[in-house]
Amino acid sequence: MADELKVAVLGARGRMGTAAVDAVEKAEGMELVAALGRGDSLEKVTEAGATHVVDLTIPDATETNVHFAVENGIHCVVGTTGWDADRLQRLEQKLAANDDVGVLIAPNFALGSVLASAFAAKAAQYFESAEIIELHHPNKVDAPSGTAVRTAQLMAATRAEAGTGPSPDATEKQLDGARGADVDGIRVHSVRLRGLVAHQEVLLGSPGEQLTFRHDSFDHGSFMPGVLLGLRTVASRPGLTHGLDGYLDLGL
Ligand SMILES: NC(=O)C1=CN([C@@H]2O[C@H](COP(=O)(O)OP(=O)(O)OC[C@H]3O[C@@H](n4cnc5c(N)ncnc54)[C@H](O)[C@@H]3O)[C@@H](O)[C@H]2O)C=CC1
Ligand SMILES: O=C(O)C1=N[C@H](C(=O)O)C[C@H](O)C1
Repeated sequence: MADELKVAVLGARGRMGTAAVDAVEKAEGMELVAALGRGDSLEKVTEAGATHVVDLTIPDATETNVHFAVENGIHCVVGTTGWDADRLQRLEQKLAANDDVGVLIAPNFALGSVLASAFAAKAAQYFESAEIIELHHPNKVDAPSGTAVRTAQLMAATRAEAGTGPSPDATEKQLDGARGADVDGIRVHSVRLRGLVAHQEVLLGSPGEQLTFRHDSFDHGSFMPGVLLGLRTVASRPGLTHGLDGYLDLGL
């Protein structure tokens, strides 16, 4: 029988952390050895003998947490947002010096969201216009969502590769923010509304037609199969994997 994964959850008292603690405790082949909240020392992770960390904290804390785990030979599954290009580059350097460690940075753990983003990225090259609307609960601290940023980056890359031009837009006068944020040339609009959890629409338009990819997470349970898949896979994938699609065979 394979060794049990010894899992430490960081951000354990948050929305995602609470669900992750429950999921790990119920999962076969895993043992929850530490559950850290804000103010807890990272030493608790090593003292508990963790082999795996799940980071579900805040953008300001996640880089320190992940570097600590990598330096200590602990595999990481990261759902926290804020992993921009500079952070990813520093993490690659850290991993180069610890080359048996695996890290998964997953902007979204929900399978439907991963699929919707992959489909949207594939389709975006064929349409004149491409925009994203992401909709979340009002306690979310960052905007746009990490998922929207990643989706826009993937769409922009396929459009650039195919030679698709910029989305047409004749706007000359606007209130600040009226056209959303510009992520690699894709406009991203953020809605914060009580009652919502995590939702995204990718809108693709060409003369006479529109294609929409919409995904809805109605509760935090939607993210847990992806967290567990990440935990079960990450040790066999040394280095950095960006996006849960890296662990799936989407054939796109
Ligand atoms: N990848 C995915 O599928 C998902 C990612 N997220 C992301 O995960 C992160 C957490 O989201 P939520 O759980 O909704 O936030 P939350 O605010 O409910 O939870 C964050 C928790 O982290 C704690 N914390 C802050 N600094 C810490 C530190 N240094 N060590 C340990 N704990 C610390 C906070 O006290 C809080 O309890 C966000 O960046 C969010 O965007 C959220 C949902 C799904
Ligand atoms: O904060 C959230 O809730 C979510 N955060 C992630 C993001 O920013 O994309 C994933 C999901 O959208 C929920």
